[in-house]
Amino acid sequence: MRDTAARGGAERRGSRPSRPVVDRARYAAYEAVAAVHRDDAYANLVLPAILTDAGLFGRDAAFATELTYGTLRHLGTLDAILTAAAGRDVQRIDPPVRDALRIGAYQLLHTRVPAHAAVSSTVDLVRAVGQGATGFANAVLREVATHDVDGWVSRLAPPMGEDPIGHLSLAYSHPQWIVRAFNEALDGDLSETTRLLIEDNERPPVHLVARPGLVDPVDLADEVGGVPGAFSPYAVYLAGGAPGDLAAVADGRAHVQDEGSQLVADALAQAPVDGPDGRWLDLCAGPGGKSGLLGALAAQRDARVTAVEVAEHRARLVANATRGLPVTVLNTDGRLVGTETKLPAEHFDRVLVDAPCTGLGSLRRRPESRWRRQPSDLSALTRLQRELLAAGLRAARPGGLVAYVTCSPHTVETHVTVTEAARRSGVPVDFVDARTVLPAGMPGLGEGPTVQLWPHRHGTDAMFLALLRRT
Ligand SMILES: C[S@@+](CC[C@H](N)C(=O)[O-])C[C@H]1O[C@@H](n2cnc3c(N)ncnc32)[C@H](O)[C@@H]1O
Repeated sequence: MRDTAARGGAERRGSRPSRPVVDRARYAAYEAVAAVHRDDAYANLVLPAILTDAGLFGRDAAFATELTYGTLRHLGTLDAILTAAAGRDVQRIDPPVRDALRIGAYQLLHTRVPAHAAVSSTVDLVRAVGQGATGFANAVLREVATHDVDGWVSRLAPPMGEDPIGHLSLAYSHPQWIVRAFNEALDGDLSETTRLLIEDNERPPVHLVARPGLVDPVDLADEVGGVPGAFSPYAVYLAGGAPGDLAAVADGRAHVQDEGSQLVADALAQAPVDGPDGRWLDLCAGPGGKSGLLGALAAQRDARVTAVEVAEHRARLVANATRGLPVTVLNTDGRLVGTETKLPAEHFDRVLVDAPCTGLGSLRRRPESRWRRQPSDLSALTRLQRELLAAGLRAARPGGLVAYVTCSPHTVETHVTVTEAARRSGVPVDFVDARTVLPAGMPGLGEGPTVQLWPHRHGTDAMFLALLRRT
């Protein structure tokens, strides 16, 4: 790791003149973690600018990224350990010192950085940001270093036999309500829940979608040095590097898209319908990932996609993502089916309702989101989900198909929403067994008719899919 001075950030924040030399990668991680906590920033949005500002590339940028994402993912466990090591609630430590200690504790417990380097570099960081707390930081980190992470968990977590949710929450750094929701969606299987929590703390893979009709996935895999995906016929797994630098992504032949998202959009396109099949609707389209895949498939089948998005800036993203494809973007509220002239009822042959949700199925990608989401978010979200699904059911013609999709496995957002929306809408529907339109032989799809994908089973985000046919 380069040991160069990271004075710029400290200077901008007006700290004392005799600044210590702080490793730039660690300082960048500190700036990102602090921005997430101080400004409610998103790590994936602030970090790239911080890295560029600091002139960090290659291994240094990768190290700063690991420190940032790792610290945010493991925050719950790190805070419990820091509270014990400091002898006071971590929430009562000055925010800059607290964030520096979190990054130091992450290095001590989850990386190969030697303990003396983790401690001394964090003390330097605290000196730069925390004004006079160096003795305290040194003592706390030396205490943290007295055990490895398993040792701390066995000291601090409630026993698995007595309080499994509390144990898993502390051991794998997820809020208890999320552990409970995952465990319920996994039928109470605690060992599977554990595997899921472990997977959530890993760096997620980058999946590309090879746009049908534009590039063959095997050719794309060769071109980008990746491998074809295990399940989606369009997926390519990227080994590393920045996907934005790839020619295939720049020229629109390929896009970054989780394989689970590809599978659920493709399932809607592949499920058989009797009669006309030229009018497709995507009722919640922004930023346009699934509209893009549906648009490319529609182009091959003489169909046309209407892509609806309520937020203006996201509607623009959909237009960008579907340029050159038979997709019409409508910047309006999807619940207006039947009253908005361009959204007539009983009109569409295939309808996708990829509803706004808690996003608990993609915690790997958004390291801070598990700490931001609250159970109280569910009530407004599930109401919107029900209204959008009811609108999707109204939009489908008799015999037409509706796919309800969430990037959350929370059963309130999945099974409960589907059952309630179908019941309250008064639109007659039958379930189609979604397993029959996913790739043959795909394991771990459960008993149907709905399908729940999982990071630990399929390597995808935890996408839920219900397929309904209007009767
Ligand atoms: C889960 S995202 C959809 C992701 C998208 N299908 C993709 O694959 O890129 C849900 C989207 O629905 C939009 N949305 C929320 N309420 C809506 C409404 N009433 N009508 C239409 N779109 C809505 C949100 O702005 C958000 O862009």
